[in-house]
Amino acid sequence: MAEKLLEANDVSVDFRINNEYLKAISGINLTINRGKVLALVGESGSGKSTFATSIMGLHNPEYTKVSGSIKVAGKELVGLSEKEFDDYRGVSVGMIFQDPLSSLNPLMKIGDQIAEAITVHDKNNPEVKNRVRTLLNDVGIDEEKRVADQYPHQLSGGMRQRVMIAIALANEPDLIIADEPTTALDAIIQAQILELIKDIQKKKDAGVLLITHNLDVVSELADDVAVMYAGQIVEKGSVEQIFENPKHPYTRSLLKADPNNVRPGEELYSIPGTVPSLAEMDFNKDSFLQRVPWLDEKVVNADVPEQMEEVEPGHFVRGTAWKDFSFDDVNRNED
Ligand SMILES: Nc1ncnc2c1ncn2[C@@H]1O[C@H](COP(=O)(O)OP(=O)(O)OP(=O)(O)O)[C@@H](O)[C@H]1O
Ligand code: NI
Repeated sequence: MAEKLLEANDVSVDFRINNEYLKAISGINLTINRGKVLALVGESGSGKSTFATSIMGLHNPEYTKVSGSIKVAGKELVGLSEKEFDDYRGVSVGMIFQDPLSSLNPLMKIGDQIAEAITVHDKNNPEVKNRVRTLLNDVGIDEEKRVADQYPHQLSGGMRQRVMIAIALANEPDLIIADEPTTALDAIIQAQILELIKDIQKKKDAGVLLITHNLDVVSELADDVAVMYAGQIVEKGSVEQIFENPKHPYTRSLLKADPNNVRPGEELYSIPGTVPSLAEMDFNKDSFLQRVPWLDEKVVNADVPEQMEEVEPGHFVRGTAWKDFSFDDVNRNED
C-alpha cells in the first residue's frame, strides 16, 4: 500500500462574515500518496487556497471553522491548538506561496531567515550555517555565501522564490504545498522554478499539492488532478483521465478555456458568468450548471447525490447532469 501523506475527509471551512458563518468549501475528500503530485485547479474564488490554508493551520480560529478530518502523514490536524500547529508547521509540511516578497522578512538577511526556519525546531543545531548553504544549493543557488548575506529586496523574483522553497524545505517535509508558486514570475523563470519543484519532489519522494491556473503545468507535473468549483470537488482522477476523458461540464469548460490551447487567429473561449460568492453558494446543487445557458431549469435545480460517482477506476465525478453532456455541448449557443 502506498503511504498516504495527505488524507482529507469531508473537509469544510466556514468563515464568519457579519456574525454569520458562511461555508466556503464543503465535503472535500482528497488523498496524496508519497511521491505523487496532486494538482488542484479551478477558477479564482473556487476555494483552492481555503483548502490549502486549512492544511497549514493558517486560518484565524476567531472567524474560521474547519471541520472534517485532515491527516498529514497519519496525524490528525483538525482541532489542533495553535501551539500544536506551530510544532507541526514546516516540519511535516512546507508551503510555497505565490508572493515571496510578502512572505519574507524585508529586514532580515536571507541566511538568517533560512536558519530561523531550521532553528525554530532545532534551536541548538551547530550545523545550521552548513545546512543553510546546502539548502541554498539544493534550490539551485550557486553563490550561496553571497546570497545568504543579502536582503530580500536585493534579489530577483526568481531568486526570492528559490529562497522561499529553501525555507519550505528546511525541515525536509514529506508534504509540500505550492499555491500558485510561479504566477508572479516571467515564463522562463517559471519553467525553472517548476523544474526545481519537480526535482525536489522526486529527490525527496515527497507528496505535493500544487495549486495552479496553468493547465500546461498540470499536465507536465501532476499525477492526479482535482477540479474545484464553488467550494466542492466536481471531478478528480489521474491526469490522463481528466485531460483525455473529462466528464463534468466544468472540467470541460476549463479545458476549453485554457489559453494554452488557443490556436493563432482563434478567439479564446471564456466561460460565461462568474463563480458564486459565499452567500450565493448551494452545496446541494451542481452550481456550475447555472452558468450553462441552454440547460433546462429542472436540470439546473436538481439535487445532487452526496457521493461522487466513480466512472472508471480512480475517476470520480460529482452530480449526474454530465451524463447528458457531449463535449460539443460546452460550445453550444442558446439558440
Ligand atoms: N478569510 C476569509 N474570509 C472570508 N471569505 C474568504 C476568506 N478567504 C477566502 N474567502 C472567500 O472564499 C472563497 C474562496 O476563496 P479562495 O481564496 O480559497 O479561492 P481560490 O480558489 O484560492 O482563488 P484564487 O485562484 O483567486 O487564488 C472566495 O469567495 C473568497 O472570497
Ligand atoms: Ni488562491
